[in-house]
Amino acid sequence: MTPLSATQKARDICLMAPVVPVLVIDDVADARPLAEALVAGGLPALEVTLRTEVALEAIAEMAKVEGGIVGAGTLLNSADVAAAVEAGAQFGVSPGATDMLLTACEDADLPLLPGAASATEAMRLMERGYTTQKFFPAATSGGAPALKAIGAPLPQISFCPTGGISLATAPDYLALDNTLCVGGSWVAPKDLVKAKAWDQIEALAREAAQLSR
Ligand SMILES: O=C(O)C(=O)C[C@H](O)[C@H](O)COP(=O)(O)O
Repeated sequence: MTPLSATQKARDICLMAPVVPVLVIDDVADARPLAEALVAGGLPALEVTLRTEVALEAIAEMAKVEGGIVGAGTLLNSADVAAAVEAGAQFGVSPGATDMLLTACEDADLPLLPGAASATEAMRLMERGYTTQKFFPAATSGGAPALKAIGAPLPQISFCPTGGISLATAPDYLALDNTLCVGGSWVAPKDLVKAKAWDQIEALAREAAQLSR
């Protein structure tokens, strides 16, 4: 897959809803009902971070949920990419970007939303054809004002800011011309997942899905 078509697909995924839930799954039994709640609430694009032992199994379970599209987050190297594809991930997300990771995703036909936190990082990705990027870590990199400032000289790049974003701060990002959607874990808080409070999670998803952009 060329960087151009990968970035186009990443853009389409980002435009599905204003928020991409960032999920850390500890118990694979939670994967399917959690995905069902988020999709029912109006958030179809889901990112499962490869940070727990059951993450790959969780991706495989979530991929069965109708109406959802499941991606793998925290992709760091080619082994992660191979495992994510094998599990059924339909897109990838990474905190930053290396040439090795980009090549691995291109070779595996996995659309990637690569991370950038500065103008130089964003420009390097753009040089290679990636004009849809994750701005990470968003809040500590200057938040919405920083992303707005990056957008002034680089309007060709669109972002999914992620990291430290909440329901309260999401609108600041979503109001920017260069923001397609935001990523965040707040729609699936650990305590609600642990309590299997799927209705409450669906309600959080619905609230997030109604954010305007
Ligand atoms: O592991 C990755 O690849 C990530 O994408 C990290 C996430 O961006 C943050 O975990 C977002 O979490 P919050 O800041 O709680 O919304």
